[in-house]
Order: sequence, then C-alpha cells, then structure tokens
Amino acid sequence: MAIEVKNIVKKFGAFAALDGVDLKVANGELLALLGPSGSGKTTLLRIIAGLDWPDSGEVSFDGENALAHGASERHVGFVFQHYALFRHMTVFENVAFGLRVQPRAVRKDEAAIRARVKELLDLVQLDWLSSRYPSQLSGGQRQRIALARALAIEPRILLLDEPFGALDAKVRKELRQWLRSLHHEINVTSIFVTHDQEEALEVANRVVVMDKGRIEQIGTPGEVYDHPATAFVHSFIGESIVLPVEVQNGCVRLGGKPLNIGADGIVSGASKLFVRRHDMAIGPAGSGAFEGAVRHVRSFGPIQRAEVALSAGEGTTVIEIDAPRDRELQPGEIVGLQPRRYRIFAA
Ligand SMILES: Nc1ncnc2c1ncn2[C@@H]1O[C@H](COP(=O)(O)OP(=O)(O)OP(=O)(O)O)[C@@H](O)[C@H]1O
Repeated sequence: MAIEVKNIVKKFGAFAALDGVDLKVANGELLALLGPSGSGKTTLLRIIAGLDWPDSGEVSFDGENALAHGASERHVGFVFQHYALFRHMTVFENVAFGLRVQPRAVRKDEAAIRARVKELLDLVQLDWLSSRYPSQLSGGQRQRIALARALAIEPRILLLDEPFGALDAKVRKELRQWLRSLHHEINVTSIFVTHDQEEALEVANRVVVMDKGRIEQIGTPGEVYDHPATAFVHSFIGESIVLPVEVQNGCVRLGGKPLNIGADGIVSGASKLFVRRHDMAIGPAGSGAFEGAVRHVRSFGPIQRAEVALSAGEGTTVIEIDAPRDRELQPGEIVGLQPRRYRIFAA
C-alpha cells in the first residue's frame, strides 16, 4: 500500500511539532524516519497510524483519504519501543489476540487461528517459545513477538516506533539484519522511527531525515550520507569535521587565512566547511590546502585517529582526523591537510 502525506501541520499549543511535512512512501518500501529527539518523528507516525490527527494537511493510503478513518479501520500494525505484550498471556495467545478480537463476520475459526499463529511464530523464528509468558523472554525475543502480533491481522502498513530502542547494542545489531530480511519476505509497506543513524542507514531502503518538525532530506542511505542536502544532515549523519569559514568573492578563509579550496558555489558570507573525518588527507607540511600541528595520536586496527590543531588567526581549532596507518604520525609534527571531498553551507 502506498502512503502519501501532504503539507501536514500539527501544533501543540503554539509549538509546531510538524511544520508542513510532505512525504510519499511507495508500496513495499521500508522507510526510516531519522532525526534527533523532538524532531517530530513519533508525531508523524501517530498521524499516519490514526492515533493522532493533524491540524491541517492530508494523509492518503493508495489515494484514499485515511483521515476519514480511525486507527482500527486503517489496517495498520504497530510495534512500539516498550513491549506492549499482555503479561498474563502466553506468546501464542499474544499473537492470536488480534485474530480473536476481529469482528465475527471476518473472524477465522479456531483451527485457522492456530495455523496462522504457528505461521507467524515460524516467520519470526520463535515457534519454540509459544507457551512461554513475556516475562520469560529476552528483550529481543519480546520485540520479535510484538512484530508477529502486529502482523497477525495482515496489516496493509507496518509502523514501528523505535522498536529496538530499549535493547542493548549487540541485540539491536542482530535485529536490524533480521528486520531487513523479514521485510524482504513479507514486503509490507513499513515505516520505522529511529534516532540511530546507523540503524536507519543499515535497514531502510530510503531515509527521511527530520529536524524541528520539518523534513531536511529524503534519499537512499547512500544519497543522504554522500550527498547531504543541508548542514544539518551533514552534521547529523556520519562523523564530520566542521570549520567556521568566511567566503569573500569565492575565496574561502579560516580565521582570516585563505584556504586553497573552491567555495562550493557560495559567493560571500559566514559559512561552514564540512569534511568527513576520513575524507581529510594528511600529508607532509606544505602538501595540502592548509596546515596543522599534530597534538595526539591513537592507533587502532587499520586507522590512526589524530588530533590536529589548526592555528587560524586568533584562535586554535582542534579537529580529529581518521588516517590510514601507512605513515605513523608523530605528536608535534606539522602536517598538510587536503579535504578530498567537502561541502560548504552558508551559516
Ligand atoms: N501530546 C503532546 N503535547 C505537547 N507537546 C507534545 C506532545 N507530543 C509531542 N509533543 C512535542 O512535539 C515535539 C515532537 O515530538 P515527537 O515525539 O514527535 O518527537 P520525536 O522526534 O519522536 O522524539 P523522540 O525521538 O524523543 O521520541 C516535541 O517537542 C514534543 O515535546
């Protein structure tokens, strides 16, 4: 099922939690809503689910107005961060619940319900836990059961709000791969909310980056990482070196000193230069667009992370660079720095 959201505004008092959001989700996509705390991700998800209503704007499912229907009529499955399993019911009964409470006209008979629950437990690979109670499961297992339960009613859309938010880092990683392959198998249009960029980039087909109730960029993981559309996206995704620069007639200066690089389309004014840590090449003094003094070096695995001080006019800016270990850097050494790739955005 395709989803279209048009110009959604949602205010809480005078505060706009969503400030004109447009979004199209194609049938079968696995989309991540990524943004810092308070950016409006959950509010958008709740509006799509029918748990909340916008002040203005439109939501449609396959071209049909979804706002005319409440949550129960939208055929949407949810999974939340905090396991919403019923504690007094076994895993089997938790998954069966949605099927048992369906209106009589569409309700399956007992044998069909049992077969469907078995199929869902096989799908999430937890058939062997069917007679346990939620308190006897690990956090990761509970979330997989919550997913099986959400899928029981054959939702047209699956919405997941920080589904792995409460789990430890290792389990989260395992569940990311699991979710991706599960989605591949069931192919239901799915939207998941996360504030974890790695999770969004690893799991989703497309990522929607949000900040302050607005969409900053929509793109594939490769697009948002390699071609960030705004300064916010550049600093939120991946690790960047950010330098406050001044552009004057196309000449880029740091603390008054000219940097030997192009101005990336900016003509004049206070700006910010963004470079990924691994995109800053370090060479001998005099080899790059500007220079710095190595302060501290930590080496691990294939990289060395160097703290380099740039003396720029009045102040000193310290940046961290990831360099390969082909030449070990020494504290005190003066090095030449050359951004291999960078972006400049007006401040
Ligand atoms: N019921 C409410 N009443 C008042 N303000 C609200 C309400 N719900 C959300 N907000 C505000 O709207 C903004 C967006 O909230 P939302 O929960 O959508 O953010 P989020 O991006 O999901 O954040 P998080 O990652 O912390 O869950 C926040 O500033 C929040 O305080």
